[in-house]
Amino acid sequence: MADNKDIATVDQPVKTDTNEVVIHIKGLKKSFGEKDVLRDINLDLKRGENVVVLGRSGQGKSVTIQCIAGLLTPDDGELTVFGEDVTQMSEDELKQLRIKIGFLFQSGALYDSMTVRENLEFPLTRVLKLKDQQEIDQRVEEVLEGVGLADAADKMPSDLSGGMRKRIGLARTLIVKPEIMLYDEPTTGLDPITSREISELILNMQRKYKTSSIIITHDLECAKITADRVVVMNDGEYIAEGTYEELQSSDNEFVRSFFNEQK
Ligand SMILES: Nc1ncnc2c1ncn2[C@@H]1O[C@H](COP(=O)(O)OP(=O)(O)OP(=O)(O)O)[C@@H](O)[C@H]1O
Repeated sequence: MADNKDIATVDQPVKTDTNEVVIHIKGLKKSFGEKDVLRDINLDLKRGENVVVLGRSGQGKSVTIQCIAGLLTPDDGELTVFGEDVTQMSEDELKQLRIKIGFLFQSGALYDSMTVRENLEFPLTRVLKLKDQQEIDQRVEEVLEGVGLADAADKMPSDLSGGMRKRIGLARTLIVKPEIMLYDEPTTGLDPITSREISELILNMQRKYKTSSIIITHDLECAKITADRVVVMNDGEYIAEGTYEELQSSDNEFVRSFFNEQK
């Protein structure tokens, strides 16, 4: 494929000698009407860690990350990001927080009428309010190199394959250097080879930018590649946690069947 030749090989892991918790969730609950979507979510995300959340459709995985970003308000429970209670933040405080949190949603759309460079400059000038063109150019170049698309700056999104657009979407999120990344099904809709490329890129970006990430996915290969730790969500709770290999051979039949079923 034309767009995979520049993918960097996986770097050596970043040594994080801190156990700093960047996201703390305890007893989180969220209902919509009669429907208890989050019943009791507990999770501590450490700095530099990739946690993958696996679960079937409609389990509340997206609702969890929307709560983290303050886009939804939980009904009960503790939720702190960088030690600050998200549920008590004003709109201004949430805005500041969201600068430190990058999202890659399933649809991660680019602006079709802008070149790749303009798409990448947008968060720098609009969100970070950068004015120094040299710094802007440097950041654009660096992030494009990071996602293996150094030659794509002057292309239009319509000239790119689905996998390339996904990578530019990721570049646009990473260009503001978020400390936390929230990925909502980053490989959905991509073919297996492109999915693998994106998963490897997520891992590389974690190592390069030292971000802490929550990655929601149905894609077991994505989980295997990116996860330091996996949690399995069912019926509004995280029912198991461990490394990919630990969960694959879990004593809990449901957890094991989850892995086996989706092979
Ligand atoms: N704003 C909302 N208002 C009402 N119901 C909602 C809202 N957001 C989510 N839900 C409901 O909460 C449930 C969980 O949704 P969520 O999108 O978190 O699932 P998910 O685990 O991410 O699944 P999928 O993999 O299909 O995206 C669904 O039944 C959904 O309809």
